[in-house]
Amino acid sequence: MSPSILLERPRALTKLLCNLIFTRDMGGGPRTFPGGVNKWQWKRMHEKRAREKERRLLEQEKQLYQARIRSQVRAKLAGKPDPYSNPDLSMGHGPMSPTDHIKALASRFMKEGAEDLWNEDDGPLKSPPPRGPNERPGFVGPNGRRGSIRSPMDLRKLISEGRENVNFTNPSGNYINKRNYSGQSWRSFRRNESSESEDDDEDYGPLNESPKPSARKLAGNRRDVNWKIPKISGQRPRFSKDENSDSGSGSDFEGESVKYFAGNSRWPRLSVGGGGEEENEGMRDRDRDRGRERGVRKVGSSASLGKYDVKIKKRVPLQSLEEEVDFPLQVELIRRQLSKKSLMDENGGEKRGEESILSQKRFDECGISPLTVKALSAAGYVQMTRVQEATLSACLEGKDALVKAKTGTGKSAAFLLPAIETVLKASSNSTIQRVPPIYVLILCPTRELASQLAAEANAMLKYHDGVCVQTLVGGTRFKDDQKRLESDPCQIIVATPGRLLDHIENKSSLSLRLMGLKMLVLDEADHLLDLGFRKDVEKIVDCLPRQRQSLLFSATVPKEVRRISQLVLKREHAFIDTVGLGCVETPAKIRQSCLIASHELHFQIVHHLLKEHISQTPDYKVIVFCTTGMVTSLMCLLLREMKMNVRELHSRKPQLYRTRISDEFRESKRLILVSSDVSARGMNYPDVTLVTQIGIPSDREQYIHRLGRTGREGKEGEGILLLAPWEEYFLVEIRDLPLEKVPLPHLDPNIKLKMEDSLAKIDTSVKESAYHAWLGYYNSIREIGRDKTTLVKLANQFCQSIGLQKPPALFRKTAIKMGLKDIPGIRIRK
Ligand SMILES: Nc1ncnc2c1ncn2[C@@H]1O[C@H](COP(=O)(O)OP(=O)(O)OP(=O)(O)O)[C@@H](O)[C@H]1O
Repeated sequence: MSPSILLERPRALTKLLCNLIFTRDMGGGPRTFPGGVNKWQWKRMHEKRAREKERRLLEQEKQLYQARIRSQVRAKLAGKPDPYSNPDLSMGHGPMSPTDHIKALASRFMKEGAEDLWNEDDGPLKSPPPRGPNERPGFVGPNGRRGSIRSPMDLRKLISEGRENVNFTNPSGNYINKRNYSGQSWRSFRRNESSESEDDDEDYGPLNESPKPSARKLAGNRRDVNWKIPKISGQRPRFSKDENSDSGSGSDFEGESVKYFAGNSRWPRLSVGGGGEEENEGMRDRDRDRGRERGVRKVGSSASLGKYDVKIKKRVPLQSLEEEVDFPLQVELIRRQLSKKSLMDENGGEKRGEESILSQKRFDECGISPLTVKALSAAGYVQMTRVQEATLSACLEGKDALVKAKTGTGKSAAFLLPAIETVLKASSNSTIQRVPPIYVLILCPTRELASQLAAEANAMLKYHDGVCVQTLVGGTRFKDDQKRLESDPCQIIVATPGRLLDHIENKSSLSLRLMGLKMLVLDEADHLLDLGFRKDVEKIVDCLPRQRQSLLFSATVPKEVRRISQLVLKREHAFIDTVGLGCVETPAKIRQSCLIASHELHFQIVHHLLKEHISQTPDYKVIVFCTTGMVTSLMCLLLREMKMNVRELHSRKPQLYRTRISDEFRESKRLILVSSDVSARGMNYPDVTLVTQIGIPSDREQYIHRLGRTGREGKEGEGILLLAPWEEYFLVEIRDLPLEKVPLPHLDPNIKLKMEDSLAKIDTSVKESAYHAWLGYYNSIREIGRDKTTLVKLANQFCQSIGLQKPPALFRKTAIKMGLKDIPGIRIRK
C-alpha cells in the first residue's frame, strides 16, 4: 500500500496502525487470519462452529427418534400394525422400532469400553431420586417427583439380553460392573474385592458421576501431597487422603491421594483431607439432595437414552487423571519403588558376587591400539568395566555421548581410551602443520582432578611415542604454561575452564591450535554445566570447531543438565545411563548413615566417630568433608590439637601444597584428610574407608560425589552425614538413597573439656573466618538463605559452637551484598 493511498484513505491508515499496535501488544506474529480476526478469535470461532455442528447432529438424531415414536403411537391409535415391528423394515434399512432403536443405542453406548464415546452431556448428572413404590419415571407425583404413566422399557433387561458383560446396579441403585458384583452389600463387595479389580480399565465411576473434572479446578485445588490414581471399582471415582481411608475397604489406595466428589452439578470438586467410607457416602447423599434442590437436569442430551439412560458408570478418563495427579510425584513414587527393587536386586547380586564393576569383555577385543592394550595390561587393566564396555564402541564410532555411571566405576578410562584413539587416527591422517593441533581437550572442575586425569592418560600412552598430555590449571604461572606449551607440543590438554579461558582470551597460539580439535570431553559434566562454570564453558565451546566429537561424563545427570547438555552435544547424541532409571545412584557396598545433632556437638561427634573408626579399621583412610575452606581449616586445626593424624585440603591453600597433600593422601594409609569440595568429585584416592560429611552438601549431586570417594571399584565403604536439626530437610532430597538414621553416640564428658581447651588454643582469626565463610555458604543455599533472620540466628549458634563470644563483624559492603545489612544479630565493621 503506497503512502499516498494511505493519506487519501484515512480508514485504511487507521486500520494499518491498529494492526501494528495490536500485533505488538498481543506479542503475536502478523495477522494472518481472514476477516481481520486474531488467532484467538479465529480459534474460538472454530470451536463455536464445531459445537454448533455437534448440537445440530444430535438434534437431528433426536427428531428422528421422536418421529419414529410418533408414527408408532399414531399407528397404534389408528389400530394399524406397528410400522416398525415389520420384520422387513426392522431387518432392512428402514426405520427401527423404538425398542430396537434403544437397543441399538444401548449397544453403541453401553458396551464395555464404549464409555469413551459418552460425551460430557450424556446421561443424567445426578442419580435418579429414590422412587416411591408407585412412582415411575416420567410421572410428576404429588411430592414433586417424577413418575411415569407407562412402565418404562427395562433397559437393563434389554442390555442383559443382548450382552453378557455389562453393568448391573449396586444395591443403592447405582450400576456396577457385572464382574465385580457378587451380591454382597456394596461396602462388603468393595472390601472383598479381589485382585480382579486391578485392571484400571475396569474402574468406573458411579451412576451419577459427573463428567471428568476440570483440569484447572483440579489443579487449583491440588495440594502438595502424593496423589495417587485410585483404583475404583463400581464406585464414584474417589480420591482420598490415605491417612483415613479404610485400607480394608478394598479401595486399593496406597499413599496419599485426592478425594474428589461432585461439588456442583457439572464438575466435581476436589478436596484433600481424610474421610472414610461414611463420609463419602454422606457426601454422595448430600450431593444428590443438592442436585434435586437445584433442579439439576436429570435427562441426558439428545444423544443419550433419554430417561432410560441409566448409565451410571463413566470410566474415569485415564488421560484426565494422568493430567490431574501430580505427575512428577507419580514418577517419583515409581522411581522409589524401582530403587527399592534395584537395591534388593543389588543386595542379592552382592551375595552372588555380582557387584564387580568389571564386564566380561577384554580390552584386546575392543579394537583399540595394541600399544594401548599393552599399557593397560601393565597398569593391571585387562577386562573392561561395565561403563567402558557400554560406551567404548559408541565413542570409537565418533558419536557424541552423555554418559552416566556410578562413582568409581572407571569413567576416566572410558573417555581417555577413545581420546587416545582419536589422537592416533588424527595424527596418522594429518600432514605436517605449522602449528601442532590439539586434538583432544578434556575439561574438568578442579586442578587435582586435571592432574589425576593427565597421569592416567600418560599411563595409557606409555608405549605411544610422540603423543603427550599437558595440563592447564589455575594456581600456576601463566607464563610457565605458555613456555611449556611451546617447548613441548601436546595433542591432549586437560584443563580447568578458568585457566583455559585465560589462554584463549590472551590470544595465545593455543586458540589457533584448538582449531584442529577433534574431541571435547567434559568430565563431571553436570558440575561444569552448573551456574559456577557454565559461562566459561560456553565461551570455550564457542571457540572450538563445530565439527568435533563431544563426550560428557558424570555420576549424576540431573534433568536440567540433560537439557543444557545440548550446548555442547549434537542433537543426535547418545545418552548412555549405566545406572538405570530409578536405580540407586550410589554404590551398593557403601553403608550410609545419618546423624542429627546440634552444632555445639558436631566437633565432639566427629572426634568420636573418627576414634571409633580408627579403632575398628587398622588401615583406615578417612575424608572429612566440610562446607567451606575456612571451616575445613578450623576442623583440621582442632583435630590436630586433639592429636589426630590429619591433613587439610581446600582452595585457600597454595597449589604446590594442594598437590603435595593430594599425592600424599593417595599413597598413604592411616591418614585423615579434612577437605572442602575440591576433593568431592573425580578424585580417585584408593581404599578410602570412611567419608564423613559435616553440614549439608550444596545439593544432592554433591552428596553422591563426596560419598563416592569411598566404595570405589566395587569395594566396601562407609559414609556418615552429620546434620544440625534444622538441616534435616536435606534428607528429603536424598530420600531414595539407602541412608540409615542412627542415634547419637554416647559422648565422653572428658573429651568435651579437652575439645574446649583445644578450641581455645586456635587463633581467633581462624574462627572468625570460619564464621564468615559459614554465613556465606548457607546464605547461598536457597532453603535457608531466603530467611535472613533465621540464618543469622543459626550462624550465631555456630559462632558459639566454635568458641567465639560474639559474632565477628562484617564489612558493610559484604553485609549489603549478602542482604544482611539490617538483620538483627549482624554486626557491621565500623
Ligand atoms: N578396566 C579396569 N580394570 C580395573 N580397574 C579399573 C578399570 N578401569 C578403571 N579402573 C580403576 O577404577 C577406579 C575408578 O576409576 P575412575 O576414577 O575412572 O572412576 P570414575 O567412574 O571416574 O569415578 P568418579 O565418578 O568418582 O569420577 C580407578 O582406581 C581405576 O584405576
